[in-house]
Amino acid sequence: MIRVRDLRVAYGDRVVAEVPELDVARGECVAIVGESGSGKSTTLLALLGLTEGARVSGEVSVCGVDVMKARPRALRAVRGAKAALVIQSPQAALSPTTRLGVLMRRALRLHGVGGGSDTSGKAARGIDEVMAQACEAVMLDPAILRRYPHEISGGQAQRFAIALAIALGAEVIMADEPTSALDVTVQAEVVGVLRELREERGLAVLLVSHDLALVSTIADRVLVMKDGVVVESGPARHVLRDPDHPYTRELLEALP
Ligand SMILES: Nc1ncnc2c1ncn2[C@@H]1O[C@H](COP(=O)(O)OP(=O)(O)OP(=O)(O)O)[C@@H](O)[C@H]1O
Repeated sequence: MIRVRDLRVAYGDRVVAEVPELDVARGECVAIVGESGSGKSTTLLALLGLTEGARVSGEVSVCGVDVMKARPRALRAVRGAKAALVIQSPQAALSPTTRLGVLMRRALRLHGVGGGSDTSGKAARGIDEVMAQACEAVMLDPAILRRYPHEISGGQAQRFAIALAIALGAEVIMADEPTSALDVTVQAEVVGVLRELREERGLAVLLVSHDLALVSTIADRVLVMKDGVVVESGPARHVLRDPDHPYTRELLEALP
């Protein structure tokens, strides 16, 4: 689902992320960890061709699309539907005066899901069904679709963002610190949802986090970044229990 080789992102003369190899298969979760400024978010954005003003080189393929060479239309399909970016506080990106259901319906129509731009009763019922199923997939009561963004909690907003991705038929979820703004029990809910989606629906998950405790509960493989460079990578069991690199040991020792 994701294949990266020799990715290099530079702003001006400064190389801020270098990733020699990164693969995420269907149903797999790979985490990129490291302290603030280590290049995690930049790597994620480069995978979607969203690093404006940067010099980017290397090979990046997401859902079969060559991100470095793709035409704008193919790139939009990847960003809008095939690969969903889940960010720390999605509420801020939602229009405050639009109910969640209206917002989701618009997104589905735009992408031609469940009847596309067809506004007949049959198509509307098709969309309703897709929306309800997407909510249920992330353990949200579909009644939430009648609410406004300020009427839901941070954990619900995060799950709504994931539901939107599911409804659009996402194959890949890229999550950038998806639980940092949430308290511990709500964090567990969101991680539970991500875990289930990859196990039950075969979604590929690329998770960016500085929270190693959280990463240990979901990731199959881990990449550790420091100052823009991958210092260690491998199976989560190995990297998080018996790391080779002193920096990874430092990160683990900093855990409460
Ligand atoms: N648009 C930009 N222009 C110039 N430098 C940038 C830009 N975006 C990011 N950087 C620099 O790239 C480096 C890596 O940033 P990045 O956001 O990828 O780190 P991160 O590991 O995700 O950190 P955080 O957890 O704080 O988000 C930082 O030094 C940052 O200042």
